[in-house]
Amino acid sequence: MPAAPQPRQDHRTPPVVVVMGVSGTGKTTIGPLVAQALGVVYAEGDDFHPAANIAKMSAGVPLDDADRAPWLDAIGAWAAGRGGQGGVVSCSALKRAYRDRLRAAAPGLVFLHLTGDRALIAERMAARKGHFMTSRLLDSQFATLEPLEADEAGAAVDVTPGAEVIAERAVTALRRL
Ligand SMILES: Nc1ncnc2c1ncn2[C@@H]1O[C@H](COP(=O)(O)OP(=O)(O)OP(=O)(O)O)[C@@H](O)[C@H]1O
Ligand SMILES: O=C(O)[C@H](O)[C@@H](O)[C@H](O)[C@H](O)CO
Repeated sequence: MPAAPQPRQDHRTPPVVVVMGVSGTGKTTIGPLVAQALGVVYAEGDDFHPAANIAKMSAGVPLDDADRAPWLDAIGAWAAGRGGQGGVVSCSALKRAYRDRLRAAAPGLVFLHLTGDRALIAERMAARKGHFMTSRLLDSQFATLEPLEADEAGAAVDVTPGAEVIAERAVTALRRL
């Protein structure tokens, strides 16, 4: 049986939250709402990518583990710096190994997995304007995705409803951790 997730050590301090999930699932939309509700700052995970990663994704080529390593380390460093103050950062964090890497940098991190049906997310991505990531990469995003395991502190919220409802459910779930 998998180990139970470690409870957050001190509920008097605000959490540091990684909003995870495949591209187009709503991390950039929901993350700031959750941060506002928790009274903490929000950081956009895409801003931590090296330029080469953005170029690769813009060309429709999926990132590999080596591409993601410096990006995860930059996000991990940001998260470590928020310890005690709290924060929310978006990061697809698709694989368990990526989340382990983030937790190694910032122990106590919690994850909010935004989950959704592939067809719904593809539709939203197709309607999104001016973003480097296209729905061409969605198959590889879903193929790479490893959902949260039982021993990982976090919660999953479905993204079918409107953003305000998702954020409210997310905050309720995070407060229970
Ligand atoms: N709950 C929602 N209802 C309707 N549309 C939504 C919802 N959440 C997000 N969207 C829309 O779906 C698109 C994708 O959302 P968003 O950019 O927040 O996803 P993301 O996970 O940050 O994507 P990426 O990882 O590619 O940056 C946007 O156009 C956004 O406005
Ligand atoms: O891990 C990855 O494949 C990528 O980093 C993407 O998920 C992007 O960061 C982002 O989600 C697109 O805007």
